[in-house]
Amino acid sequence: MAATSGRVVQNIFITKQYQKDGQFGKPRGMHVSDRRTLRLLPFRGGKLVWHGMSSVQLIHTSKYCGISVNRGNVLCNDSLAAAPSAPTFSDAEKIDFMKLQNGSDIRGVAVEGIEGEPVTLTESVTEVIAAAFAAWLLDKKKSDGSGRLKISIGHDSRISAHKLQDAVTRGLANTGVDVIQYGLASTPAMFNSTLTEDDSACCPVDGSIMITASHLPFNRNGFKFFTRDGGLGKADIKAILQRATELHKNNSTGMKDSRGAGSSTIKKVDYMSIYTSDLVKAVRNAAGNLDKPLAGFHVVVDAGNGAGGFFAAKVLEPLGAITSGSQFLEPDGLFPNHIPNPEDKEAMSALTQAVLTNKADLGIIFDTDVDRSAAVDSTGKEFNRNRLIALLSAIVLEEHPGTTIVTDSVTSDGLTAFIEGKLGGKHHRFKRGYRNVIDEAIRLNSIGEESHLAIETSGHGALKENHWLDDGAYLMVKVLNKLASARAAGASGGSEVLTNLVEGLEEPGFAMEVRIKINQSHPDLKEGFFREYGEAVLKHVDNIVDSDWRLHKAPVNYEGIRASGYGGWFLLRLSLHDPVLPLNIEAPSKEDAAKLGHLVLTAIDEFSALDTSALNKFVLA
Ligand SMILES: O=P(O)(O)OC[C@H]1O[C@H](O)[C@H](O)[C@@H](O)[C@@H]1O
Repeated sequence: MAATSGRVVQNIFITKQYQKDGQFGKPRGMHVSDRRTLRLLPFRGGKLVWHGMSSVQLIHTSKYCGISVNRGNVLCNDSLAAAPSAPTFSDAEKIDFMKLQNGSDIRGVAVEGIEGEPVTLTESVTEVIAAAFAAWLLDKKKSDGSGRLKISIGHDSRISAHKLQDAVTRGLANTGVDVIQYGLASTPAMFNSTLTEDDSACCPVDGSIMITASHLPFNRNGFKFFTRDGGLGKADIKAILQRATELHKNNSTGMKDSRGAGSSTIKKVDYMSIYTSDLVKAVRNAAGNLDKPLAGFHVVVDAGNGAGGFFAAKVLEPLGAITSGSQFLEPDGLFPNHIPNPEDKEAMSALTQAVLTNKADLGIIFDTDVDRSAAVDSTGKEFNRNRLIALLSAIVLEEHPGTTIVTDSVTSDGLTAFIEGKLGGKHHRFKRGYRNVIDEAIRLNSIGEESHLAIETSGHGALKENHWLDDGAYLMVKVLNKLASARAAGASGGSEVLTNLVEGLEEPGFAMEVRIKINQSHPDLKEGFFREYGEAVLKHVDNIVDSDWRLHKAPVNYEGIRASGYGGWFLLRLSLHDPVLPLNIEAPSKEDAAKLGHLVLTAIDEFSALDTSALNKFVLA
């Protein structure tokens, strides 16, 4: 295909609402009817024009396409080898690269138009970061002596995806590595490309970059990086951003050694077909190699217009499932229907509705880049949060009796009782954060404690058998395996087999989360350091809990303050990323939850930089 990346009209109409009020937390100063907003976005002929091919087009791009690199454009042509252009990073804005770190990801604003949210992830900044990753990888791989480095790039459905893909390509090509573009892809597929053995798809690649900002608002974007050892962690991201800072300062592309010398080749590969055929194989194997083990099952998928729409046509249908009634499968980076996020109530109720309306056996939902998922059974009951963990624990503990299930910190006491009492496993409640739970499970195995599942209430779940990769699609494959193998063994009754697996899980009468904001411009915060302030709040609450006879501190706790009382519990902790103290409460009733909320409210009363209005409202309601 000889097309220029750019100048393609995306299939998004001007009349679509950018985001419904309240979604993503209503952005300040932006609405579809806002003239300034409309001027800032590239509309033409009633449609939104964006630089780059549409995601759908990328999927259908021919398997291989040689591209040569020109600064500012990635051009398809028939030649696979191409000389990168002279690097000029001089237009990179004055930017603090380090501020783009968000835990083990890089995140920033990629689209202008939201008041107070200037673009931080520009094309030039992106080029420098990509070059820094290539240089970091070249350094890391120097010693293994293998051939030229290959790096794959994928993206989710965001409207800035193609612009950033082109910038990443230029940044990588300038360092002399070979670039393979996968187009619309899932985060876990990108990791998989470092493991797949398939020459025709240029795999395994040495490194991989996913362009995504998960479920964040449409104007954000970011990067996740992988090598065959897994996703890069905090320390690696910091090192890459430090390198980017240096490169930017020296106005350089990064290093070229013998592994990165010469001109780059840039290819497009339909890798998602390879990745999805592996998922299909996994379900067939679990059902004794039946070709259509899901024949007759009706499963609806809700991809929320993220990257997960492939699951219906490329996984479920080849397995024989009926997928009619599936919704929001088309990529649309304005997310016009609901946020692609299993933690979002509106998203879950859209899926539930689809299951009930279509009388489906099961509903499946993914987040934007498909590293998270959740499900709904045929009665409309959600497999989400604690129930999702309970379901996966039941499946994994059947395969590995007694194994340790590592979860995040906001899991319920009922879940512990279920895993330990009913399933005979061990529940290790650790910290919030998918990297934290995965790393903890890996650590436990390394010290001799067997663990096969690390999973968060957010819908991130990773299995030892799947290289500890948090893959929302693979998590659902485990669920489908159970359906398919039960069917193969003669069971009938749709998703009942799954519902039965979580029978006995005690669920709280009332559960809530309030996010208490820390005002960063409050004079009590030393130079705006919200962490120090938040930790002081936690220390104070800790002391209060110790002296209050109505509360009992959790004997083992890795994060924040967790205490039980009034038949329930609360956890107050610092957010991983934001100037926020999330407070989770579960109790037999709303009244009991309000009593716990009141104790917390009283305990934090003297901290005037805290915005306690939401908690106050709940307690007084
Ligand atoms: O600490 P919080 O603000 O609640 O955020 C915690 C969450 O942050 C991100 O979304 C991570 O992907 C999750 O793994 C993590 O659980």
